[in-house]
Amino acid sequence: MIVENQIKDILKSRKVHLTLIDPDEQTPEGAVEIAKAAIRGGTDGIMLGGSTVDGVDVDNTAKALSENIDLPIIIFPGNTSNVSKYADAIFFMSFLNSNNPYWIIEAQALGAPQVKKSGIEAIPMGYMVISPGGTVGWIGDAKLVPRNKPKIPAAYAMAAEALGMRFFYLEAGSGAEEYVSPEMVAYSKKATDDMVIIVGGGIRDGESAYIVAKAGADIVVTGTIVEETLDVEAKINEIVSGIRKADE
Ligand SMILES: CC(C)=CCC/C(C)=C/CC/C(C)=C/CC/C(C)=C/COP(=O)(O)OP(=O)(O)O
Ligand SMILES: O=P(O)(O)OC[C@@H](O)CO
Ligand SMILES: [Mg+2]
Repeated sequence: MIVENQIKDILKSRKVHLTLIDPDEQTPEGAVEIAKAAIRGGTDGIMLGGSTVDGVDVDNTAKALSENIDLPIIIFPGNTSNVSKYADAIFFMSFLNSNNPYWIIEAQALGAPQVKKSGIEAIPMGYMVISPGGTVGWIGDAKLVPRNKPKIPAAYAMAAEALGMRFFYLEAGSGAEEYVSPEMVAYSKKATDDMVIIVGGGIRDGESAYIVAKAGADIVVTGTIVEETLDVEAKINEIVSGIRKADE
């Protein structure tokens, strides 16, 4: 089954957790160990990417993961080089609030032939970076959305849906001090009909995962916390439990 349908199938009964692995931060073998622990902790899939990552690292890590785990591997591209045939899918994303057309449509045009050639599934996604925005806000030349202005990303979410995008990512930036506010998540969710709302950046514990999931996130992403914790399984389990609580 294609990854998008797999995710949407799960969403019929509960919300989804994805673990972001940054190929910059460990060896492919290390990534496999983290992914296995995250799977034991209850994650539903692995996102692979970083805002400054080398394509060779993505490819090697995707290969190692594909040989060792069964869950979907989805590329979260930092640039056109981050395409790998070893992944199952790629979030084919447009950085909607970038000031630079490169991140809105040029990188996608430059990357599209490779995606086609690799045969991996492209999942159309609008990507919206909210203050503080972190490294990705800086690299992507973002016109950062103020944290307390939920109507702005909601309008972008509506536009993205009208353009045919099926996923919409609210990003506070990897390792952000503050995650996206629940009001902002709720506005974007309510403004759209069938959009899968993804929320990430700065989510570190079960409570914050619960708050964004309860507010309307369909998918909660955590990345940095995995790099910082010794017991990945227990940490992911805590976050997944928070998400499950929002399902009740
Ligand atoms: C669809 C294709 C082929 C390319 C799209 C490329 C686009 C639009 C990228 C958006 C801008 C960008 C740099 C996104 C990076 C997203 C990402 C992988 C963030 C997570 O990165 P981390 O590695 O966790 O953060 P640090 O780099 O701060 O560690
Ligand atoms: O690393 P964290 O803060 O979990 O953020 C995850 C993701 O939204 C970053 O692109
Ligand atoms: Mg990182």
